[in-house]
Amino acid sequence: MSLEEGNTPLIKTSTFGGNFLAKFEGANPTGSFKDRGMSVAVSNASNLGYRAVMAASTGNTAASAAAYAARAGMRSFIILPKGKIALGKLAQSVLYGAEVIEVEGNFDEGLEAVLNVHKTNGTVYPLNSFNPWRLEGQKTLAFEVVESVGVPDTVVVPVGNAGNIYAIWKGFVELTQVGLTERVPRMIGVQAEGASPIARAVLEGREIPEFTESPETIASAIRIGKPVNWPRAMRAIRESNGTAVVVTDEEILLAQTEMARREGLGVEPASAATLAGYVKLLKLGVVSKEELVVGVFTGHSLKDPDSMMRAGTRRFLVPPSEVLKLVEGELRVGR
Ligand SMILES: Cc1ncc(COP(=O)(O)O)c(/C=C/C(=O)C(=O)O)c1O
Repeated sequence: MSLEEGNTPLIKTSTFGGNFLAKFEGANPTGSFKDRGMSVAVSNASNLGYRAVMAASTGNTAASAAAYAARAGMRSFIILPKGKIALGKLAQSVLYGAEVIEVEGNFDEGLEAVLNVHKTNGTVYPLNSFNPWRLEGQKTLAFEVVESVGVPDTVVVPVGNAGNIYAIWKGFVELTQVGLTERVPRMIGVQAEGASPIARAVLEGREIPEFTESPETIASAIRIGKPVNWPRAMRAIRESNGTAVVVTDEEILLAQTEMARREGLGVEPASAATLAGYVKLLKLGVVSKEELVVGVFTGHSLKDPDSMMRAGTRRFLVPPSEVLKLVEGELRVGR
């Protein structure tokens, strides 16, 4: 079950000071990296004869699950934390015809509900990223990066439920195992300050993260306090000699605007965390300007119109006859 996902652009940036390439996952069919894994997982569900799938989500998993379920002629049950989903992602789930179940609570509680249905009912195929087929699809990003530029020194990935950083690392490891490459890049995870159990554990040298009961961040996609894949993510970071970095909501929103206005790339807040993280890693000297760094930009800006409007810009309301005067006036004052 494919929508021609993957093969996303790897775009050179020139305004952030280093050798920084943007892997633009917003170019996937539903606008996020989730499509890579959904194609594989929904294909597997179909092969096994399932007629319905389900997923708890902060939005992008929902949109992608709904699309690939539709592609496969299956029903999809999406469990969302009520009122906490970016409009674009909710709208996609509605358009693709998912059965949208909003729960009073956060993503982590929604995921508990999915696990409960899976254990007791068994006829609805679970698509969250504890499902290994999701990660088998998501690892293909590593293959594409190597095809384009070889093995980078470092890969920066925003971390929520923590499947993606592990999947990408797995892809790089498998390339060494078959002898196509000689090494694996450092994996660096970025988390938002109010939802950073893994990053804090890595930075404080703890093996086990302390879960965040009430995660909070403007980057709603990574507003996750109990990452289901935390052991896998910690392993990927440890075994690649990587690390983690924590960024504030303010740094995320600034990065979102900077990426759009200086490079022309529109990414949603959780995705902009990658740039916020890279800038901070340069400042901290964890990453050098010389090394080749690939930033994974995980979701398109269209997913979250509210965050785009928050960026603000110069807006005018004039009669058509006044446009010339306005433009000439603006040209005189400069931007
Ligand atoms: C744009 C964006 N960037 C980064 C992440 C974090 O990836 P993981 O660390 O693999 O979870 C997500 C995750 C979203 C969901 O978990 C969901 O949609 O339910 C995302 O949508």
